[in-house]
Amino acid sequence: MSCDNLTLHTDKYQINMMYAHWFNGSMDRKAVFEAYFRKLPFGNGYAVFAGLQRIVEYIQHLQFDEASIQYLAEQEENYDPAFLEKLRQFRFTGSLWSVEEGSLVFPNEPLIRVEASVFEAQLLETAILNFMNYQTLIATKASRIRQVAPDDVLMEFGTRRAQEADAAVWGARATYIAGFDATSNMRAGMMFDIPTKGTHAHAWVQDHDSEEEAFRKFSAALPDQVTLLVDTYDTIKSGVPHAIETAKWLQSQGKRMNAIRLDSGDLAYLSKKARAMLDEAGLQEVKIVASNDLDENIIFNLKAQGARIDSWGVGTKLITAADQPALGGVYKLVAREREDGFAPVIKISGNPEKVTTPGIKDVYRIVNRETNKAMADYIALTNEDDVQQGKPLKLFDPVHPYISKTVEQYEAQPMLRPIFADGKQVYELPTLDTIREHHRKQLTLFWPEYLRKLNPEVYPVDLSPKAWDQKMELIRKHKG
Ligand SMILES: Nc1ncnc2c1ncn2[C@@H]1O[C@H](COP(=O)(O)OP(=O)(O)OP(=O)(O)O)[C@@H](O)[C@H]1O
Ligand SMILES: O=P(O)(O)OC[C@H]1O[C@H](OP(=O)(O)OP(=O)(O)O)[C@H](O)[C@@H]1O
Ligand SMILES: O=C(O)c1cccnc1
Repeated sequence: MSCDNLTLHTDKYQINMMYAHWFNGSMDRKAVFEAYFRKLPFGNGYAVFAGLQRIVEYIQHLQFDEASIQYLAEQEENYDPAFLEKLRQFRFTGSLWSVEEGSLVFPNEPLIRVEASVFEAQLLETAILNFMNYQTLIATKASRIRQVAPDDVLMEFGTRRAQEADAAVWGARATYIAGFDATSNMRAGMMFDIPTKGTHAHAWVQDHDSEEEAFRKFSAALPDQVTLLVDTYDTIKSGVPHAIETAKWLQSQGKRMNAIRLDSGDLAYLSKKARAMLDEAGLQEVKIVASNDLDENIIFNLKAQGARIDSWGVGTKLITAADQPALGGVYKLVAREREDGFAPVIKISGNPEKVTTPGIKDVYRIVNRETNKAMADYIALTNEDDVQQGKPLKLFDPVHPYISKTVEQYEAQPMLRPIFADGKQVYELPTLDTIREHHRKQLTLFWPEYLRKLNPEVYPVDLSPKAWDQKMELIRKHKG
């Protein structure tokens, strides 16, 4: 049975908690949750935030339809019919703040904040994390690839190896945000207005009596954009010479061959050899595309070897984030409503990294006014105004609080934007090209030391003294 409605795209324990809140009369109590991750993926120095568009569309369409209600009634006999009736009226009426897609983000800072009835806020956890974790992971991987090939054409080729259809299209979108130029997935192209590109498969060559015939017929059909795959039989002895013949034939028709594609063998050696053969034939304008299990490390190595590759088709290792297939983002309760307002709450853990930071918080990017470079991200309680008024800030490392400095000449850029206010969408989703441009600009805000692929400097994410004191106070309270 197909199920397009995403309202049940949640873990059963969320519905169980919603039921228990309804049962105990606490469902309308307000709660504040924050979503963040604790560790950067791939040893990278930053992550690229993505997933907001999907989250907004998901929230807009939240509604338990008849089929979902019926299913819940069958699944759990404890669920009272009056609870199911409540679900029938369910709409998101809360507020949500989020970092903008394409922004560079760092561990332990709130990326999304939800303030809603606990009944509503609890339902959202699973889907928000699902969308944010996957898309942020893939955008980050794509950004690493863009870094090693800043001036080349990058094509996303991953659909056949992606973890199913949603991952393919939303993953393709995430790669475009982080600087890829095109995707091979036509549905992603249509859904998100991403440029599409494609060459041809080995099957096209295998399905003809000869490679020459295959190249000629493909070029006749698509004369303005043809890229020929040259490694079906023998790249140097047969594929490249036949591509050169075809390019000359196209020239005689007043057309131009776009590129050849290498998909196996030593890509550095073959690209250099093919480049020399093409140049020798006067075909300097014909480009070289490479594919075959590429990632940022192989591309970096190929460039170091002097490979003459202009364009890269990257599939499996990108769309599955093969070297780290999950981002561990979490959604934690930070405040609960009491008679006299919100009270901060904490989760203690034996692992200091897992102790949550209590209280409702904002994040500011502290930018040095002289250099225009980001110095640190600063997490403050929403009711603090020092940072908004530009007062001197004490920046200190929450893990090593004795390391501190005071900054004065700064611009504080608020990172969390209001997206929903009391159930109403108040944020206009930017176009994908605007998001891509935002990502490009974000990269210029950081010193290269934080951006490098290998062993980057750790960018500081600091807590305000008030947020820190409140955390210590709650630790003392719970630990005696
Ligand atoms: N010069 C090179 N330096 C480093 N890695 C390379 C170089 N050339 C190719 N590679 C990478 O090495 C891997 C080689 O893959 P593999 O062992 O499957 O060989 P292949 O030539 O693709 O063989 P097949 O014909 O089975 O596809 C790929 O990930 C490819 O991108
Ligand atoms: O290598 P990726 O980064 O995943 O890029 C996509 C791959 O998909 C195609 O291969 P195909 O499915 O035809 O099989 P192959 O791996 O045997 O070439 C294409 O020729 C690329 O090699
Ligand atoms: O267009 C291509 O060459 C392509 C697309 C998807 C996967 N592999 C190759």
